[in-house]
Amino acid sequence: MEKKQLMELAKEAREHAYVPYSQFKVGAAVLTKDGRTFTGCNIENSSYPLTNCAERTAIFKAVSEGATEIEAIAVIGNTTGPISPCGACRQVMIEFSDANTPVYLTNLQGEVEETTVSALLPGAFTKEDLHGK
Ligand SMILES: O=c1ccn([C@H]2C[C@H](O)[C@@H](CO)O2)c(=O)[nH]1
Ligand SMILES: [Zn+2]
Repeated sequence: MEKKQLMELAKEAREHAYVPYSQFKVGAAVLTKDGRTFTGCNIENSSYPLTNCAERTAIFKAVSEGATEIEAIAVIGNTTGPISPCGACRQVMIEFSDANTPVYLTNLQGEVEETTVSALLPGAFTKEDLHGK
């Protein structure tokens, strides 16, 4: 699975976005270490804060199907530059990734920013911080 293919899956998933409030469609695709792919879109709600972002939809689909180790993530939106995931999604990405897991951020113009999960959320709180629990 290439970077380009993962971004294409994210683009297709974007078409399923349920966005009656923002009209801002986002798509995501996750490649997991077992070779499977999972896609997601943003899903809004009339109770606005209940909205689920595309990234978390894709990750939660993977985890709920038994795939908890992410190999790569792609995200796409109709943004000026490459899309920037929200803080909640960055934290959820870290839970199921390695520090160097690649994240491909893109937009409809085809601009791509290739980054990593740890670069997106430096100093994140992780399960390693749960000592003394
Ligand atoms: O990376 C992002 C940024 C925003 N959104 C969604 C949340 C909401 O439905 C809409 C506007 O913020 O876009 C995502 O799904 N992913
Ligand atoms: Zn988010």
